[in-house]
Amino acid sequence: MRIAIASDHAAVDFKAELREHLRSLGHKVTDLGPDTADRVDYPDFGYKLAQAVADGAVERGVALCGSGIGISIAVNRHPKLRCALVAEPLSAALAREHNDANAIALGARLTGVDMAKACLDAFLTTEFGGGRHGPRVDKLSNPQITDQTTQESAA
Ligand SMILES: O=C(CO)[C@H](O)[C@H](O)[C@H](O)COP(=O)(O)O
Repeated sequence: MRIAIASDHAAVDFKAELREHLRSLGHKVTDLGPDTADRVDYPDFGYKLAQAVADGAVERGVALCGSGIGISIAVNRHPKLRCALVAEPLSAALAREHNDANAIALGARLTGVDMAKACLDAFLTTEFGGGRHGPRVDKLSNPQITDQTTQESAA
């Protein structure tokens, strides 16, 4: 699978470990930076990651910062992105099965590397379940559909 990975300064070493883990599994991984631990702003890298996924340059994104919170917020500003911040593999699998998440976020200061690898493995091997989850996921990128059906069901 083609995967983009990005972080801020707080997750540079974490990113390197996860990037090599993904490559060892045969994935084609593009590292969108940063390359050093010099202080940077996570939105800059989150937006870059979101664009790579939205453009179809990669199928999935991996977003990393100290807590995973800041960069996940940045990625989710893009209407085509569904980025799940997780800390254990069941949530990573559910993000795929129920939410068709196309990006995952992890916190380098909060989640150990082995747990993060397990999260990535679950995220990359779980298929979207479809069915009842399909229309819900569609509503995430089309808020106007939500308005319409909410009004219809209230009537
Ligand atoms: O966005 C975050 C917190 O919600 C991330 O953990 C960042 O990595 C963090 O804010 C960076 O903090 P620093 O003190 O500038 O290293």
